[in-house]
Amino acid sequence: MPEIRDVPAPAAAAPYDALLLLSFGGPEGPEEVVPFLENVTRGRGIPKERLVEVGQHYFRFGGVSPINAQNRELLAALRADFAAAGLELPVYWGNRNWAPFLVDTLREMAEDGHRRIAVLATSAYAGYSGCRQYRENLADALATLAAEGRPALRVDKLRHFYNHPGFIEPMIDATLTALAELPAELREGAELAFTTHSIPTAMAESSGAPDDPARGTPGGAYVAQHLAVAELITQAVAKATGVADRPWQLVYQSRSGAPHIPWLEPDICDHLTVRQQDGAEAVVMIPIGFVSDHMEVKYDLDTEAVAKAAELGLPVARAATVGADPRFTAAVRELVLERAATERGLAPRRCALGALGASHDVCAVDCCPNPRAPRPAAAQA
Ligand SMILES: CC1=C(CCC(=O)O)c2cc3nc(cc4[nH]c(cc5[nH]c(cc1n2)c(C)c5CCC(=O)O)c(CCC(=O)O)c4C)C(CCC(=O)O)=C3C
Ligand SMILES: [Fe+2]
Repeated sequence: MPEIRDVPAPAAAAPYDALLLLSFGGPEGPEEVVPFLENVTRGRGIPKERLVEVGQHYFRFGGVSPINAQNRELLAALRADFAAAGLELPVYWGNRNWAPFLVDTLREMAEDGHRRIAVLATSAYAGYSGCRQYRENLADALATLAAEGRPALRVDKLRHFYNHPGFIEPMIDATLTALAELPAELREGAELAFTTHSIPTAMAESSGAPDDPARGTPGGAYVAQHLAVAELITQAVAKATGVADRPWQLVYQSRSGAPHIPWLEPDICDHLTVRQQDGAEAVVMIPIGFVSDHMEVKYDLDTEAVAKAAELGLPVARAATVGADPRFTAAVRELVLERAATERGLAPRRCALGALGASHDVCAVDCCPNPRAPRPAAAQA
C-alpha cells in the first residue's frame, strides 16, 4: 500500500499549500469580555444571567482567556514540528469569536497566494459546536472574500482526531501524573471522572453523520466518541497502575442554555457530591473534551469543582490537557499528510485507536445539524 511519504518531503502536503488552525478565540483584556460574549452568543438565546455569570469568570482572570496564548503556543509548536520534519507548509491561525478573526486570516492567506487550505479545528469530537459551526464560519468567511472579488479558496477540514494516538497518549500520561499528585494511600482507590462540555441532549443525539455507527448509540456520536476516549484511557491506566476495576464515568461541565431544555448530565459538581456520599476516596478529573486549558478548565474545573471537592472533603486532582504536546503536533502533521495523500488518490494508513475507527474525512450534508436553522457550510459532501 502506498505510504503517506510517497513524494519528496517539500511536496508531501500537496495539494495543500497551507494549514489553518481554526479555533474559538477569547478576550485578552477586560474591555474585550462583553464584545467577545456578544460574538459568541449572537442569536442563540443564552439567558442574560448566564452571560453575566460567564463574564465574571473572565473578569476574575483580568478579562483574559487563556485560549489565545495556548493557540499561539500550538501555532509555534506546529511550525517547529513541520520545520523539523522538512515539511514546508505555512501555518496560519484564525478564530470564530475573537481576533485574529477567521475572515481576516483567510484574506491574508489569499493575499499570500494560498488557494487550497487544510483546516484543523481545535475541537476533537463530532457535534454542531465543534464541527458544523466551524464549517459554517468557513462558508461565511469565504462568502465575504468572494464578495470582495478575491480569488476562490478551497478549504478542507481535517477529520476528528479524538481517537488519534497523538491525542490519547498525552492524556494517558496526564492521568497518571494527576494520580501521582494524590497522597500515596489514595492512589489505588482514586476514581476517574472524564469531563467534557455539556451540550443540549438533542444536539448530542443528532451529532455525527447519519450513517456513522457511533451515531446509532444512545447520545449520538458526541457521547460515543467521548466514551471511547474514556475507555481507552481507563484501560491504559489500569495497565500502568495494576488496578483493574477502578471506577470511572463520563460527566459534563459548563452547561448554559435555558433550564427547561435538557442538556447532558451529570454535572461534575453533582458527580463529586454523589461519589463522596458513596464513599469515594479521591477523584481524578480528566478534561478530555478540551484540547487546552480553556476558561472552562480554569474556571469550571480548577475553581468551581475544586471548591466543591474541598467543601465535600474529597481529594481531587486534575489531569493536564494535551496543549502543544509534541505527540499532538506530530499527529496534526500526520493528519495533514494523510488527507493530502487521500486527495492525491492514495489510500494512506489512517491512525486511530479503539473500536470506532478513523472518522470520515468529508462531513455528510446532514452531519451534526444546526439546531436552529440550516445554513451554508463549507467542507462537506
Ligand atoms: C462542545 C463545545 C465546545 C468544545 C468544542 C470546541 O472547542 O469548539 C465548546 C468550546 C468552548 N466554548 C467556549 C466559550 C463559550 N461557550 C459558550 C456557549 C456554548 N458552548 C457550547 C458548546 C461547546 N463549547 C454550547 C452548546 C454553548 C451554548 C450556546 C451556543 O451554542 O453557542 C459561551 C457562552 C456562555 C455560556 O453559555 O457559557 C462561551 C463564553 C470556549 C472559549 C473558552 C475560553 O475563553 O478559554 C471554548 C473553547
Ligand atoms: Fe462553549
